[in-house]
Order: sequence, then structure tokens, then C-alpha cells
Amino acid sequence: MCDTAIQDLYAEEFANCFGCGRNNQHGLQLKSHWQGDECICRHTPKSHYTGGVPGFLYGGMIASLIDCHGAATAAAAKSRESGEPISRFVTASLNVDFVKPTPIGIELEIRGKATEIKNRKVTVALQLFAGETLCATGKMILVQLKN
Ligand SMILES: CCCCCCCC(=O)SCCNC(=O)CCNC(=O)[C@H](O)C(C)(C)COP(=O)(O)OP(=O)(O)OC[C@H]1O[C@@H](n2cnc3c(N)ncnc32)[C@H](O)[C@@H]1OP(=O)(O)O
Repeated sequence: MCDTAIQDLYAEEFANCFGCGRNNQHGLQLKSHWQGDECICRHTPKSHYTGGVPGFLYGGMIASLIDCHGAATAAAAKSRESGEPISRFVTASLNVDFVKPTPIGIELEIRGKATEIKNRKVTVALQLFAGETLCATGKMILVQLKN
């Protein structure tokens, strides 16, 4: 696994995101790392992110985890393909399927893979696991910001 998180390579002006900005003191500060042919993010949500049923995670938080990790996956995949430094991708489309209730209190693992890279557009498929249990899947289209 690469030691440096993708988000730690974002330019300073893109480092303030609530989900993954290293400079956002009130944010989640998610970190994504390339491993093999996919990108991995691990995060343990705090208990107040419940969806109302104690012990289970709010769907909006699940979507946020998938969203930010998907952006990092797209940036890393594009950089690996082009040989250029990490750039910033934003979400154009985000689809989440909630497969099983997601428990709070254990570390979640989100796995992302780029399924298509076409110029500035990258399509990413994601899976969110709690232990061995697949709790959610995502499909995203991300677009590289113009310089
Ligand atoms: C500048 C900072 C923006 C805000 C950052 C927020 C960070 C986040 O939280 S990300 C989540 C929220 N996302 C956003 O706020 C993004 C809002 N949307 C936008 O800014 C623009 O629509 C943006 C950047 C995604 C695309 O605009 P633009 O750069 O003009 O690209 P555009 O030429 O329209 O599209 C590029 C390619 O993506 C495709 N595409 C764009 N949107 C979609 C979509 N929704 N579904 C499928 N394909 C799409 C286009 O068809 C095109 O494909 P092709 O090259 O094959 O023709």
C-alpha cells in the first residue's frame, strides 16, 4: 500500500472538503490509499451519525464516504494512467445501493475501482464493507476539474 494518502496530494485550494479535506478541522479527514489495483479507505464513524435506529449508520453518511473515496479513486486512477500528478475530480453523478444496514462501532472499509477512464471523465465502482458484510455499493461518474 502507498503510504501517502491521495487526499494529502490534493492542491491546497482543494484541501478543505468536509469529507476529505486535510485542512478542514471539523471534517472527517478521510484518507484513501492505492493498494494493488484498487483504492482503499478505512473509517469508523462516530455514534452520533446514526440514522435513527441506534447502532446503525445514517444513509447520508454512507453516501458521503462513498462520494469522497470515489473522488480519490478517480484521481489516483487517472494519475496512474497518465503519469501526471494527482488532480482534483468532482462528482457529476453518484448512485448508491444500500444493501444491508451498516453498523456503527466497527471500522468500515470502502473499496474503489475505476471501470472506465475517458479523457476527463472517470467511472468508479465502489463497495462498502463492515467486516465481511457488504453493506452498500456505489457507482459514480467523476470529472477532472480544468486547470
Ligand atoms: C469548482 C468546485 C466545484 C465544487 C466542488 C465540490 C466538491 C464535491 O463535493 S463533489 C460533489 C458535488 N459535485 C459538484 O458540485 C459538481 C457540480 N457540477 C459541475 O461542476 C460540472 O457539472 C462538472 C465539473 C461535473 C462537469 O462540468 P464540465 O467541467 O463543464 O464538464 P463537461 O464537459 O460537462 O463533462 C465532461 C464529461 O463528463 C460527462 N458528464 C458530465 N456530467 C455528467 C453526468 N451527470 N452524468 C454522466 N456524464 C456526465 C460529459 O458528458 C462529458 O463526457 P464526454 O467527454 O464523454 O462528452
